[in-house]
Amino acid sequence: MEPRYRRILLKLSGEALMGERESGLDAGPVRRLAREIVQLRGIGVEVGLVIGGGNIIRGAQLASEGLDRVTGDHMGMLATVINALAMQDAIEHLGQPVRVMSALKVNQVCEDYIRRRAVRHLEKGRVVIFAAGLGNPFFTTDSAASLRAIEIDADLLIKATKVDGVYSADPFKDPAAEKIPYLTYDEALQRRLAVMDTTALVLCRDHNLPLRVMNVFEPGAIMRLVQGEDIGSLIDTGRHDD
Ligand SMILES: Nc1ncnc2c1ncn2[C@@H]1O[C@H](COP(=O)(O)OP(=O)(O)O)[C@@H](O)[C@H]1O
Ligand SMILES: O=c1ccn([C@@H]2O[C@H](COP(=O)(O)OP(=O)(O)O)[C@@H](O)[C@H]2O)c(=O)[nH]1
Repeated sequence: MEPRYRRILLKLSGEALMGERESGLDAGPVRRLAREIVQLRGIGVEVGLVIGGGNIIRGAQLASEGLDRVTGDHMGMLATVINALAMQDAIEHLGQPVRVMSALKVNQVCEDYIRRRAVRHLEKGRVVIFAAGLGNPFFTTDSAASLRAIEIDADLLIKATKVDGVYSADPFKDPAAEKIPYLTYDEALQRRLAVMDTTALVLCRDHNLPLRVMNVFEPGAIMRLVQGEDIGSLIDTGRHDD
């Protein structure tokens, strides 16, 4: 089946890589997600990836325990590099060319992020994993995913996370929360629906980039979404005339 999108940016929650563990990496889910990404290449979709670091370190959490916030964020960004290297290895094992590009300079372990090189990799059919977030503290990998998606001119940003869409309230805290299949960025911002941070939502809105929020734990769902199935929740600007 033909893909609906030419180029996507897929943001995977770090916690998707930890399986049944309490933290860290588990080979099982890393391999499963790698297979799904390679299948996307198989139908011709160009894939940029951002992987969070929440399975290893979150800077804000370390800060709440007394560590300097900036140091904590540096550690969190390095955690995303670790996840990126694990995913690179799993994708490569399946025979799919892949590159990790980091916003922090760790160029003995992966390439530095250079936008034009990233686009070239994608054009050549390589999967590109954008590591180390934006390279700055006080940001999240969601913001990095939005910015990279805009930079590489992706058709769609997919946030694959622990919930299967945007809800009227955090479904982990409010069991009465209801799923919202479609909403605009302005609605998400006004209602403070915290499924994605404000910086990321504003970037997507201002650059007219549609976003899908979906469950990362549902096997095969990313492929079905890319083939046009109405999965998760869709957020866009509401401007459908251009
Ligand atoms: N309105 C909402 N709808 C859906 N999820 C929400 C909402 N508000 C808060 N959340 C929370 O946002 C989480 C996803 O964001 P985040 O914790 O940053 O995940 P990730 O690790 O994928 O970046 C969900 O697991 C959910 O608990
Ligand atoms: O541009 C960025 C991206 C990430 N981080 C740090 O890296 C951690 C891991 O990223 P995130 O929490 O977004 O991971 P996810 O929740 O998606 O697994 C964050 O908590 C921050 O400490 C950062 O400082 N700047």
